[in-house]
Amino acid sequence: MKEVALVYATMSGNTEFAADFIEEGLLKKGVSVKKTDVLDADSDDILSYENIAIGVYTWGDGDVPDDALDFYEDMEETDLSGKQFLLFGTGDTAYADFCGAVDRFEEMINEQGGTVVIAPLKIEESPEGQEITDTVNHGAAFGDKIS
Ligand SMILES: Cc1cc2nc3c(=O)[nH]c(=O)nc-3n(C[C@H](O)[C@H](O)[C@H](O)COP(=O)(O)O)c2cc1C
Repeated sequence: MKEVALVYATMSGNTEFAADFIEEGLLKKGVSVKKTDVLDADSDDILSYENIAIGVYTWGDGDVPDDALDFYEDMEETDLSGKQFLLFGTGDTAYADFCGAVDRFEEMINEQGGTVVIAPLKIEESPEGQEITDTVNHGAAFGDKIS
C-alpha cells in the first residue's frame, strides 16, 4: 500500500486546514497517511518514509518559521535521494517573498538529492472555494505519482 508522511507547521491554523485537504486528496487515491504537526514530529520517523508531504507557513521575511526549524535542519543533514516530496504552503501576498518558506524547503530538498514531484502549491492565507478543490487535487496528484 502507498504511504505518505504528511507533516505541517501552523501557527494560526491556515496550513493545518490546507493539510486536511491534502490528506483528503491522498485518501481518495487509497494512500495511507500519517499526519503530524511538526511540533510533535520525530524527524527520524518522518524521514524514514519514501513519500513525504510538507506544508509550511512563512514567517519573518520569507523565512522558515521557528517551529519548523528543527525539522528543516534535520532534513538538511539527511541524504534525501530516492525520496519523493509534495510541498504546499500558506502565506500572504502582501509580503515580498510569498510563501518563501516553501521555496526554502524546495531548494534544500533539491540540494539533498530529494525530488519534489509536482510544482509546490502556494495558497493565500486559508484555502477557500476553488483553492480547496486545488488543494485536494494536489494531494490526489501526489497519490498518483508515488509508488
Ligand atoms: C510576522 C509575520 C511575517 C510573515 N511573513 C510572511 C512572508 O514573508 N511571506 C508570506 O508569504 N507570508 C508571510 N506571513 C503570512 C503567514 O505566512 C500567513 O498568514 C500564513 O497563512 C499563516 O499560516 P498558519 O495559519 O498556518 O500559521 C507572515 C505573517 C506574520 C504575522
